[in-house]
Parts: sequence; structure tokens; C-alpha cells
Amino acid sequence: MSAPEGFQKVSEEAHTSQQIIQQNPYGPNPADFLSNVSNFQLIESTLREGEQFANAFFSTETKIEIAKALDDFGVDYIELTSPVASEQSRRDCEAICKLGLKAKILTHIRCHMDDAKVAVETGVDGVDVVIGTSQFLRQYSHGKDMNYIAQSAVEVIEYVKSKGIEIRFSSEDSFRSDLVDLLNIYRTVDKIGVNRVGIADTVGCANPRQVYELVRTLKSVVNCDIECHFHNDTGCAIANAYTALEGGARLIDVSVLGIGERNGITPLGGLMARMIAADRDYVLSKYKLHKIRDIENLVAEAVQVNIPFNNPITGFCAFTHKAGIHAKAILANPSTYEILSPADFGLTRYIHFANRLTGWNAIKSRVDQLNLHLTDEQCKEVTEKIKKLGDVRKLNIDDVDSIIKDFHADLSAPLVLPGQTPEVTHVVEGLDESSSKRQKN
Ligand SMILES: CC(=O)SCCNC(=O)CCNC(=O)[C@H](O)C(C)(C)COP(=O)(O)OP(=O)(O)OC[C@H]1O[C@@H](n2cnc3c(N)ncnc32)[C@H](O)[C@@H]1OP(=O)(O)O
Ligand SMILES: O=C(O)CCC(=O)C(=O)O
Ligand SMILES: [Zn+2]
Repeated sequence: MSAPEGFQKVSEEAHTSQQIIQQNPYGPNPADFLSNVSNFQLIESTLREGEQFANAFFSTETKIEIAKALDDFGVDYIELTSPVASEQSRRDCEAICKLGLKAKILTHIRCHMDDAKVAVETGVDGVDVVIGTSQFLRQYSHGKDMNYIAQSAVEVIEYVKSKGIEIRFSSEDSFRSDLVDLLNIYRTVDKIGVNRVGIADTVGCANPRQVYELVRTLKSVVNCDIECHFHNDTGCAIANAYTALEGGARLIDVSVLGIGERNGITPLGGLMARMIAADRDYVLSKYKLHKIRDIENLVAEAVQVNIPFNNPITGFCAFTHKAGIHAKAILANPSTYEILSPADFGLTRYIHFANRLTGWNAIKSRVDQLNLHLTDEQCKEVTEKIKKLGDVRKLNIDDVDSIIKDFHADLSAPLVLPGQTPEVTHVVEGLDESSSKRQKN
């Protein structure tokens, strides 16, 4: 693996924010007495919501590969496309149910007996039922009023329950629905023993404060668990998911890279980043975070997209530090500029030192890596030379190494004084092949 331009791998050290800050300020707020931040579950919907992404086509083999990878990662539920969508969708649903995965398998249907009858025959562990409750959807999607919705919900729920299968009822477009209508329907379905109720921000209009309020209100009305589903049209999908958990929701719908209708929903990786900052022990005890990169690559490949350069955790530069001030502090203690530790995800941090924003501390670290000996003053001098060239053009590692080596050669001092071999604490290595390849694509 060759080193990409200007990057230097930095050794992992056991510095965590917790060493400096004993109590995690990013953890659950004790005032949120209903919080499930330390007790949440994932409903992974790449194979349902994700299939609604414009670029998605999953063959049976790909679906199985994705389902197995998600199961290995540790998701609690895997949600699959409705078996009434197509004959192959039904067969795929049956095939995934037969895999014997640890995760519970769900399928997602309309609130209609025709769909429910097909769903329960597939072998799923549970059925997620949804129906639009907002004025928009009642008028322009299915055309049904709240009385009809309540009646069909009760019929479908009782039928699915009679088959010994988990059942969730969700209102589509919850945040544009009338609150009294919502609470009434949720109370009705809770009374007849639904396993979960779902809130869905179908158009991505909700903000975290609205989410918190709705979840808290709903929590006072139902006894069952609350699941939440957030679209990302206005960029709030991760924040809304976190706030929902603070308010007392227990389950969050996610998909790999957030793929779904339009620009998608809460991404699995992004939510993991948020949650590990809040409760590292819980997240590490449940989910194999070092698998995230492979899972994202698998799905990115399947739907023919690149991993976004600024993706949480796996983005090209998610753990790369460039400016001299940052590099100095990172070399002393990574927690200075990292809330997440790359090692938790099986990843590496880098210092990008081949640029004019670099500082002598970063260059000194590179000098050490090259097994050369320069005094601090000499490191400062050579840094000035690097900055001068960096003002003229984009630099790469070879440029910097040549400047350092030439500077060193010009000095009369021996390369390494006998008995003073500097300890090599950093290894030069490139970014992982896949992320650098993707970035170039
Ligand atoms: C917000 C979400 O993401 S919800 C999940 C979306 N998932 C899907 O749509 C799964 C893929 N969909 C499909 O394959 C098809 O849409 C099918 C098989 C479900 C239905 O196909 P069609 O019968 O051809 O209907 P079409 O897709 O044109 O319209 C949707 C129909 O479902 C009805 N409908 C929509 N939502 C619901 C609901 N939640 N509960 C009951 N009926 C509903 C509509 O009234 C409409 O029926 P109509 O035109 O016969 O009156
Ligand atoms: O079933 C749900 O809770 C969500 C359905 C959905 O995808 C949405 O409303 O955006
Ligand atoms: Zn959705």
C-alpha cells in the first residue's frame, strides 16, 4: 500500500476524552429520565427503505450478502421490502427468513389485510404496518379517514398477532398529522397489544425539538416501545434520531449510508458515530463497529455510489488532521481534536503534513519517522523551507521528504549519533486502498 500525498499514519494511544473529563458530557442527560440513549435498538432498513433509493437494485444474492453482513454487525432487526411489491420480493423475503440469522426479520406493508395475509406467510418474525395519517396523505395517497384507518389497523394488528408474529403500527408523515388524531390511533393500537408504535418523519421536516416533544407526549400515552424513522431532507436525520432516544423512543430505523427515498434516512454509520460519543460501552458491547467500513463498501458498490468524502467515520478524511496547530496537539493527545477514536472502528488516524499549513511539530514527527536527527531549531528551519514550496504548489510526501533529507545532508552532523537511535513511533502508510480509490473515482 503506497502512502497518498501528504499523509502520515499516527500511532494509536490510549488517550480518551474520559481520561481528562471523567463524566461524559455527551452521554445521556440525567434530566431525560425516559432516555433510551443507553438502551437503544436498530431496525436496519437497507433492504426496505434502502431499496427505495433511486439507484438501488438488489439481486437475491446481494440481499443475502447484505443481510448476513448486517446480522454479523449486530443489528437487532432487518426490515425487508413488502412481499406484495413483486413476486421476487416475496421470494427474497422467504429466502432471508430461512437464513437463520440472529437479527429478527421484518417486512413492511400497507395497512391492509391483503398485504398482511401475504406477509405472515413469508416466515418473518414481525410485520411493520404503516399508513399515512397527515391530511396530505389521507387526501392524495389512500383517501381514507381516521375512522377507517383505525378500523383497518385493528383488523390487521389482530390478524398478525393471531399468527404469533410481532407487529408494529406506524403513522406515515407523523409530523404533519393532527396530534389528537395521532394520539388516538396510537392509544387504540397500544390497547390491543401492538409490540411497537412508529413515528415517521416521512418528508424530513421535523427538527430535534419537535421530535423530543412528540416522543415525550406519545410516551405518556402508550405502554409499548416507540420506534422512529427520520428522513434527511433538511439534514436532521441523525440529530432527530438521537433526540428521539433522549425523549424515550427505543428503536431507530437506519440504512447503510442512509440510502432511501430521495436523499434517504438516518445512516447506520452516522448514528453509530453519534451513539458511541454518548455511550461507548453500550455501543461497543452490541455492535461490531470495525465492520462498518466493509458494510458501507458493500452497499456503495451494490448501488453504485461513492462513500461521501465527509461521511462520519469512513469519510476519506474523517481521521486526518492537517493544520499545524491541530497536528501538534493530536501528536500529544488525540483527544484534543477527536471525539471518536479511529481504533474503535478498526481505522487509522493520519497527519497531513505536506502542505503550507503544517507546523514544525508535525515536521519533527516526520523527521523522527525518517530516522533522522534534527534539533528543534533545525526542524523549524526546515519547516520554513517546506512552507515556501507549499506556497508555490501542492506538495506530496516525497517533496517534503526530499526537503528534509537535503537539509539534513547539508548539515555536517552525522545522520544518527551512535547509541541515539530515535525510537520510531509512527509508521508511514497510506490511507486504506478502498477509501483512497473511492475518493479518486
Ligand atoms: C413512506 C414509505 O416509504 S411507505 C413504503 C413504500 N413502499 C412501497 O411502496 C413498496 C413498493 N410498492 C409497490 O410495489 C406498489 O406500490 C404496491 C404493490 C404496494 C401497490 O401497487 P399498486 O396497487 O399498483 O398501487 P400504487 O402503487 O399505484 O398506489 C398505491 C396504492 O396503495 C394505497 N395505499 C397507499 N398507502 C397505503 C397504506 N399505508 N395502507 C393501505 N393502502 C395504501 C393507495 O391508495 C393506492 O391504492 P389505489 O391506487 O389502488 O387506490
Ligand atoms: O413505516 C414507517 O415507520 C416509515 C415508513 C417510511 O418509510 C416513511 O414514512 O418514510
Ligand atoms: Zn422512509
